[in-house]
Amino acid sequence: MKKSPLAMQSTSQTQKNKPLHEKEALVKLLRWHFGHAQFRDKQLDAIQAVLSGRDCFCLMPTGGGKSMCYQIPALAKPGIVLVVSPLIALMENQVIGLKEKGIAGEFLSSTQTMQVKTKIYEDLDSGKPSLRLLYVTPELTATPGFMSKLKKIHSRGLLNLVAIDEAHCISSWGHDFRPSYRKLSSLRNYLPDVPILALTATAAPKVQKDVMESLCLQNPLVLKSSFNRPNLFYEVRYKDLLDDAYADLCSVLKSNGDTCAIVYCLERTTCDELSAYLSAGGISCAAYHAGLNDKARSSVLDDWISSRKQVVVATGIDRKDVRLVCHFNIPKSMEAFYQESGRAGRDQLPSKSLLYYGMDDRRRMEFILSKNQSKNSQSFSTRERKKILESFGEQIPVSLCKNSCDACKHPNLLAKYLGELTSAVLQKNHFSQIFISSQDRTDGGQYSEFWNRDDEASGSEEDISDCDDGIEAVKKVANSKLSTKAGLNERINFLQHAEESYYRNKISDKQVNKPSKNAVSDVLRQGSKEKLLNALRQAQQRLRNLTIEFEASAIFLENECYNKYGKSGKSFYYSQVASTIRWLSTANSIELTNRLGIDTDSPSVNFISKEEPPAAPSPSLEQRPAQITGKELDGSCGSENSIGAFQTESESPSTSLPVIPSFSEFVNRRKVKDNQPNTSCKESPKKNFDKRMRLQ
Ligand SMILES: Nc1ncnc2c1ncn2[C@@H]1O[C@H](COP(=O)(O)OP(=O)(O)OP(=O)(O)O)[C@@H](O)[C@H]1O
Ligand SMILES: [Mg+2]
Repeated sequence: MKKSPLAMQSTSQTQKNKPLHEKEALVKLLRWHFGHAQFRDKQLDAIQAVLSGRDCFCLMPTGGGKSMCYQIPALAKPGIVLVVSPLIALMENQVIGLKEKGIAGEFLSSTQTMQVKTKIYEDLDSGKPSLRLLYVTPELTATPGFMSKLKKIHSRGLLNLVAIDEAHCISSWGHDFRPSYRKLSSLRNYLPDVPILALTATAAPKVQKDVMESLCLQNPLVLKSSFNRPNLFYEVRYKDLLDDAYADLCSVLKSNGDTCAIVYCLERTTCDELSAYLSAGGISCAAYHAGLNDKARSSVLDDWISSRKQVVVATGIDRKDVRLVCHFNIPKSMEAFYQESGRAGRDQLPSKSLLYYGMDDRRRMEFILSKNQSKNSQSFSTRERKKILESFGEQIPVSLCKNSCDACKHPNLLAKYLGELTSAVLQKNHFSQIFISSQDRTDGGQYSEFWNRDDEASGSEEDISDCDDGIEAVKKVANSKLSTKAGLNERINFLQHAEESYYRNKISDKQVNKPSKNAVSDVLRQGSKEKLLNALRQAQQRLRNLTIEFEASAIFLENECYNKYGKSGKSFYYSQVASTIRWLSTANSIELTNRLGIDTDSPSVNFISKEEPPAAPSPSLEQRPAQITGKELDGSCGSENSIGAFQTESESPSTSLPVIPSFSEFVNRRKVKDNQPNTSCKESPKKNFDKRMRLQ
């Protein structure tokens, strides 16, 4: 039933001289339409700002009530509010909720029938639209056709506000970057005097800044609320300590009774499998993800919203009375964890967030907990709430938690689990060194050629939670058997694919100026140099007839790796270092001396063949490692000066050194070699270069 706009009319009749954005009038609207007694926290400030025509950036936690900041303005004035939202499911939910309250809301998306769309457009063109809130996708907003419709509505004075929900999607720094969101930057040009309200629960300062700049907000009112969710209890369960994580989840859900729950998984296949398992276990449950057709999605959403189903196993969904959010895999990032776990208890009632933490998941997704945490079990026990809030830049006292997480509530039990987990991890700690030769395994497991999330192409056109192809690939690699040749090949293929995707995606990254979050630090370079040093010493023992200036050679080789992949990020830099170490373990003396710039006939001072006395350096080698002075050698390999000297030289066209292959090149050569054992398999560096250029 449609509620009359009584509150607005009565306000304007009884308080003729008071502007519509007076607190009293707005509270009346809140009570009349939504039944809430008072505004929360920053809601009123945001509403008053946009009603007075000012831009506003509103940072509130999940469930904080951001929607109200544009829903009330939509009711306070004739005309419409345009809401840009990234998820069709979210738009659908909100529109259903508004209609239940008698508020005229609609959404436009590819899932709507032509009939519905036509009706909406007719209403917009009518000159006196009955619509109050129109939800649209960013893709549609940016089309010229829709923009000109908006201009028309605006020219009649009927466009009151543009609200950008989940505004962090505009930032390539954010965890849910959507390329189509960037097109929203043209809104300001098209509609210069319509206030823009940007809403997000993502608090990273650089994301906030990026959002405000990208949307060209002018002197915006910036509102920030605390991110603490006092009604959420945080708990972590350690998959490695469970006999069967599926069975454990099933019993958790059963012990929670018939309450509404979401189980988040990273992959659609896990959603399907888990949902089938839980259903078989007697739980009222369905899978929900972008792999389902529209009809199936709608039907699951309907069943869940209307409580016909209690549990959804999803990649992204929302309902306000969710009592339990369970992450069956470690989420993509701390922001994703916060947002998704925040779907629990949006009605402010006590609710629970449960994270299943598995070491294999962690190896696949190294972000939610920092690297140190796997090595230092103490840091696992940091209070979840404190850890989450601190990652959003909020400094809070430990006492704020008030036993609302497992770490505070059961510290002894947690310590016991962590002890068990540490020994379990030590027993199976073999995974991250698959391409490091056996002699390098003494390095404490710090380095891996494994996939890094930052190398994934970001952004999905359809749904912020549904871009899981890369993760599928990661899963395949993680599940492949290291011990078999086939398993190893699978991983090699995957890494090659990852590298090729990287080059393919490089252009789009450039277009959005995506900076590397995956930078190669000086400390890391120093570590690599040590490993190369070690490999050089072993090569020298193996070959016996060489005396190598170890330090200079290690710096030289590390510098080559850095020049080649340092700017591309850790993953490929690691690959290159590992490649070099592999190469060092098999190279013969001639290859080694060529590689290091020593002509065996006229060896340099620093690379001395035992069989021949040292001679003066050849002029062509003057800038090679032989030139490094003792002073330079004392310094770190990461120091600007020594690196600078090498960079110039290693790029010099006058030297014709054998090229250490990139990962793809290495794999390609291997493949050719496997297929044609009797023919030369070496691709020319030119061909490889061309190939890489083609991939770009
Ligand atoms: N002033 C209020 N008083 C009481 N309840 C409120 C108030 N404002 C909003 N709510 C309720 O809070 C819940 C969450 O609101 P909303 O969906 O707008 O949150 P949100 O900040 O958009 O969260 P998310 O980041 O998850 O999208 C809803 O059930 C809404 O009705
Ligand atoms: Mg919201």
